[in-house]
Amino acid sequence: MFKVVRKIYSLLDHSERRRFLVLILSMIAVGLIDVAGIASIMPFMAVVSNPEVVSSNHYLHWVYQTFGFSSENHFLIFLGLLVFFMLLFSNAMKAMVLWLDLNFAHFRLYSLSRRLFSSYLSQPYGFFINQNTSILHKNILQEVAKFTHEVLRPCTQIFSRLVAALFIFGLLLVIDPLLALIIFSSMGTVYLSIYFLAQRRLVVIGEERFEANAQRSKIAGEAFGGIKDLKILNREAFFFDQFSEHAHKAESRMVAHGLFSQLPSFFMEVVAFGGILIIVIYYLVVKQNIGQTLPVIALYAFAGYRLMPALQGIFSAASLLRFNLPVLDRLHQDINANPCARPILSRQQVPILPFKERIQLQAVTFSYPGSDCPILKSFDLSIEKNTSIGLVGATGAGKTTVVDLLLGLFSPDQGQLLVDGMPVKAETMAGWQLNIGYVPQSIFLSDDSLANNIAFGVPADQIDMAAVERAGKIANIHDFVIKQLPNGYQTPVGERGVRLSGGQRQRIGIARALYRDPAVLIMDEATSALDGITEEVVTQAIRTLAGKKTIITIAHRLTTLKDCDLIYVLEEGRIVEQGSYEELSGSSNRFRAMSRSAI
Ligand SMILES: Nc1ncnc2c1ncn2[C@@H]1O[C@H](COP(=O)(O)OP(=O)(O)OP(=O)(O)O)[C@@H](O)[C@H]1O
Repeated sequence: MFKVVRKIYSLLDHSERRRFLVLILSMIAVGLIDVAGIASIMPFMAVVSNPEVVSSNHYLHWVYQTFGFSSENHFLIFLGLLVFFMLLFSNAMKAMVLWLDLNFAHFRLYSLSRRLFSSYLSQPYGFFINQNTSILHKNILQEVAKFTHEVLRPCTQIFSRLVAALFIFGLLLVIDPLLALIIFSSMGTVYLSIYFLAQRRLVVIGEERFEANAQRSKIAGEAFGGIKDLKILNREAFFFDQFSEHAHKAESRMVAHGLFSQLPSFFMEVVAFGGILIIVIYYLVVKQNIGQTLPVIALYAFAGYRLMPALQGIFSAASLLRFNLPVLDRLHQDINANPCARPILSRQQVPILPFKERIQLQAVTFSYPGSDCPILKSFDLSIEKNTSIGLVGATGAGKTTVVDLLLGLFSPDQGQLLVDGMPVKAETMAGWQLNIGYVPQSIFLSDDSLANNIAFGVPADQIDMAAVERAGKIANIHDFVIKQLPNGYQTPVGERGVRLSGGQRQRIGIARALYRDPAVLIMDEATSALDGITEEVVTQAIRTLAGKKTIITIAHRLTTLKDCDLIYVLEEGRIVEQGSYEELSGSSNRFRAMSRSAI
């Protein structure tokens, strides 16, 4: 339990911990007021059952005299009103603490989901290739909500109810220690035994729910992500069945937990009723004092009425907490265990890394995270500023890997990335990346306007429309946008650009890479989805950048690389040949074979 509290505590920041303390202190105050409300019922019931107590009881007599009451009925009305206002005050305080409690829980949902999102965003690219992003969505949205409502709130509830229960117990203890101990220990024993008997199982079903929930999120994400293939292959039933199986498992664990957390309350009602019977018999038979019985029974009935939900609340909150321990563990791990994370900085905060002479990969050895087979071994590459180079090679030769290392998406296991002879370190990587415009093999488009997709990640009111159009013209998309789209650059592209053709999507990707007018342009099969004529037009436009930018192009269609200053031929992670297009066409059989097969 101590470990759990420490984990929860570590998920809160300084001001959140302070608020948590305020909440706990308010709960103690409410516990005190509550018990005063319960205690105030005793004199009232004593006077109802035996009006003579006003003169025989020292305290009641003092109040009666001090406030100058003239009849016992008036005094009774006064006591009744006192009880009423105590209850009113106590319930108003409870409502206020509930507000504090809800406020605390819901704003933790806000702050924790932000922190988790930021923690994921700041992870290196390698983190994402070993993750299923649907599960990350689910963690940010569903599991954080589960944490706040089913881990954090149960904690405050356990505390508030424990305080209430202890104060009620204290009150009963003052009135009749033996009976208080019997009641409290019998109720406590029932709850504690059920809890300890079932706690292991609770953790297991909690883990099963967490896993089943992760699986159903993954399946839903994959079904929609691959909807085209799913439709063509008629695989809807496969995904539907898989989703149903995991959804059923997750919900059946919820049912098991829900039932478990409520069952003892039914049993306890019987125990409580039996308790009242015992009290009546105890006072009638053992103490033989019928005059005292009514107020004490009223007190016990009222205390029981408060104590039972308090104990039941502690029990269900504790079992909820136990059931959701996997959620706490996962959030704790994802928010705190984050050694390679890079802080999220806005562009203005990142100084661009000066680039004047050359980019180098020096003696680089690299294997992908989770794999011990190196894709590149002692790999060297040097690219002079403002030259155009091409990377060619059979599929799987390592071209994209080389580019990903130049982009700083991965760090070499050995060797380094140098810019102007200086190693690019983690602190300067973001500054280096500001030099680069990158067109990947498959272009991601957000469900937004063309302009927002080209400027990508720039707030709409800060987009430089002149830069958007300039990039659109080089990417040969400008005429299409102006002539054929109803709202020009403000036309929405649909989710993942579904309203555009593959070639149009690719040209938007090129325009996006050029929007910032970067010093380095890296294109990985950037023109492969274009028809021959459009490809030629785009290649021509990019050619106008030759000598002004450093251009690195991966292409299977080798004619795209005709104007490159230097082409590197890669095979199994090594450079096996290099030269201009003419040189390689003349001297390399391998290059000629690639040329022929790519036409
Ligand atoms: N995330 C990954 N984890 C493990 N191995 C990977 C990963 N990505 C790529 N590889 C492996 O690295 C090797 C080089 O892949 P890379 O994508 O760099 O080749 P490529 O030359 O760009 O191929 P293509 O022309 O098909 O894009 C391949 O053998 C591939 O299986």
